[in-house]
Amino acid sequence: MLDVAAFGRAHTFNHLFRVVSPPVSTVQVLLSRIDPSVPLPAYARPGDAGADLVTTSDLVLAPGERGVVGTGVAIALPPGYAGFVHPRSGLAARVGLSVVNTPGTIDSGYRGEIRVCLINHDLSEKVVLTRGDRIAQLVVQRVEQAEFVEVAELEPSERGEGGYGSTGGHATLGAGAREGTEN
Ligand SMILES: O=c1ccn([C@H]2C[C@H](O)[C@@H](COP(=O)(O)OP(=O)(O)OP(=O)(O)O)O2)c(=O)[nH]1
Repeated sequence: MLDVAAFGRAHTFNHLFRVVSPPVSTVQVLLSRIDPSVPLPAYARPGDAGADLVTTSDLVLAPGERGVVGTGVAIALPPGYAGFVHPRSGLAARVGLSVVNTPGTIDSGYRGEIRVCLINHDLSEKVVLTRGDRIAQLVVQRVEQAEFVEVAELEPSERGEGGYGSTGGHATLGAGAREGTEN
């Protein structure tokens, strides 16, 4: 028998889903394979924000060690876009692999090979990387260049100058952070 209430809920959900979901937008990014045998950066699942990048070299990172690897691809992002090289969460959680400068910034004018500065954050185990391993992900985003306009005073805001844990939420946030010294 038809569960009218459930049908209604599902229908409403589907209807809302269709109505509120904006169309998926894509941007064409020209790409050149520096290493012809690497796969194109690819999104593992529909809706993923990051396209996976592979390493073109084998690398063993001792605990705490970092190393730069090539990805075999160069891109030409349109003006107004940038690429951001992020770590992969699974590798971060399982073996401590991350990107030193996360996220690495790929400027729209950059035409060189995308390279990734990896780091092994694990305290005791090495990380073994093999050519072709998916080691990071590239997120392409629109960005603005700011026009910096100097003023004598900034308009007030609710946050004001409160930062660095000013909203609390953890016992240690009451203590002051270490700060650099001015000469
Ligand atoms: O993870 C990264 C980060 C950067 N780059 C490339 C693309 C980027 O456009 C260029 C410069 O990066 P960034 O501006 O972060 O480095 P910088 O040390 O400030 O160098 P530069 O003086 O060349 O701007 O290096 C990568 O291949 N991978």
